[in-house]
Amino acid sequence: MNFFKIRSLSEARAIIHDEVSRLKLEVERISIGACNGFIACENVYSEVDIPSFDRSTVDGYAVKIDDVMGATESIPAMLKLKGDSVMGEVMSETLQKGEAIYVPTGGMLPHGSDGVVMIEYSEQMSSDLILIRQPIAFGENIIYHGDDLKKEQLIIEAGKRINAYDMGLLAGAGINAINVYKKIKVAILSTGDEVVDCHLPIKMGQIRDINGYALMGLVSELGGEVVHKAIIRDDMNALKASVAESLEKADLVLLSGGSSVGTRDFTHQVIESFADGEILIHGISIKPGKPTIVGRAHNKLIFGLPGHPTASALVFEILVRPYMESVSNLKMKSIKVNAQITESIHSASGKDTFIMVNLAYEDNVLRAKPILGKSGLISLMTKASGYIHIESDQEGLYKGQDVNVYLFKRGEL
Ligand SMILES: Nc1nc2c(c(=O)[nH]1)N[C@H]1C(S)=C(S)[C@@H](COP(=O)(O)OP(=O)(O)OC[C@H]3O[C@@H](n4cnc5c(N)ncnc54)[C@H](O)[C@@H]3O)O[C@H]1N2
Ligand code: MOO
Repeated sequence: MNFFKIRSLSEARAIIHDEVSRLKLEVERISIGACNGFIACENVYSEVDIPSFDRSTVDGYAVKIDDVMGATESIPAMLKLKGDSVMGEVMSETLQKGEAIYVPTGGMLPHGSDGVVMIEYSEQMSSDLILIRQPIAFGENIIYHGDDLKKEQLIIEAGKRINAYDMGLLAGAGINAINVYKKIKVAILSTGDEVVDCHLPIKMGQIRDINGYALMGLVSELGGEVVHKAIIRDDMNALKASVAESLEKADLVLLSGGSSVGTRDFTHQVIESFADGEILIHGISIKPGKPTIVGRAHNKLIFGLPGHPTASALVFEILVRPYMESVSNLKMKSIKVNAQITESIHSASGKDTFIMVNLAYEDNVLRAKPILGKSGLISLMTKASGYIHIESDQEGLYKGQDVNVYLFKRGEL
């Protein structure tokens, strides 16, 4: 078998980016109760002001602020009580000078009022007389129409991953369905004679399928749908059959293990065995993750991720994630924070090196503590807040140096 034609990280990223346009996600209309986690494929604007009327935020009396200016406990303002605003109903009265109208929390304000005094600062003297014992400022305790959302304002931008609050705002605007991209369908194949699913008994020398489940989590975090998951033994025919099945069911195939050049590493051969199979990348000058394979068959990308769990997860972060984000036009940003590295780190020049770090404040300074260990350990990932990227032309980092930490937590535009 050929050894790797090693690519630089930037070459690899460019090759993968060129593949993005091959995958066109279909669009579907989905009710807002079911849209959490989907990615909006078009801008959604409000057709109304929310709220559509001026409303009180407290139980109290709608007044003209000039009428209660200077009111105190001992010298209250005396106002004529003109009536009540009723929840859910139109209030058509106009408040005149020297008048007050009772408004419950959320009730519609009368025209002409410019503040609401809370009920506890009032005393009703008779059916039409009220004392107010506190002054208020202009607009106090009022939500004006359009404060939450104005007519024609953007509610959801195309490429936004819809979250719970978006669902609430859409509902508030009376929008009950929106157009989203269908989820990217992903197949996850864990290869290796030694790999056993987590519910089965395990023998000495075997290991559990860590990568399959970690990748499932990463895919669903990104709004993808795992349509097929399997563990495949190191056998060329079994792997070919499983990849063929995956290409039928999914838009994207993720394999873990078998990416290196050992006698039982078949990923490369399997991709090439399809009539239209093509290896785009085999080997990237990154650490961890050097033996990564990227290929294509049936017009779909196949990522052969390294078997070592941290290498597989990291390669997902730096290559698969950007691919999935671009395909669905997802406007997500990797959040990076600046921190001081707590120890010197050597890195091999000529390779882009990724180090997991844990963030903590020490003496009010954010410090990044490297989590050192072999890439075969998944616990490196669970302990880490994020990673630092030492570029290929850097020799390493010295203790106390400022570094960018890319957080595993994502933000959205
Ligand atoms: N001669 C060379 N050997 C290796 C090189 C190299 O450049 N030359 N690269 C090393 C690096 S770096 C990595 S990473 C691994 C990648 O190996 P493979 O992708 O071929 O993966 P396997 O050999 O199948 O497995 C490696 C390791 O990971 C464990 N593994 C595999 N799948 C899973 C899973 N689903 N869950 C948990 N752990 C898994 C497997 O048992 C092995 O221990 O190659 C090096 N070798
Ligand atoms: O990808 Mo390998 O884990 O660099 O060790």
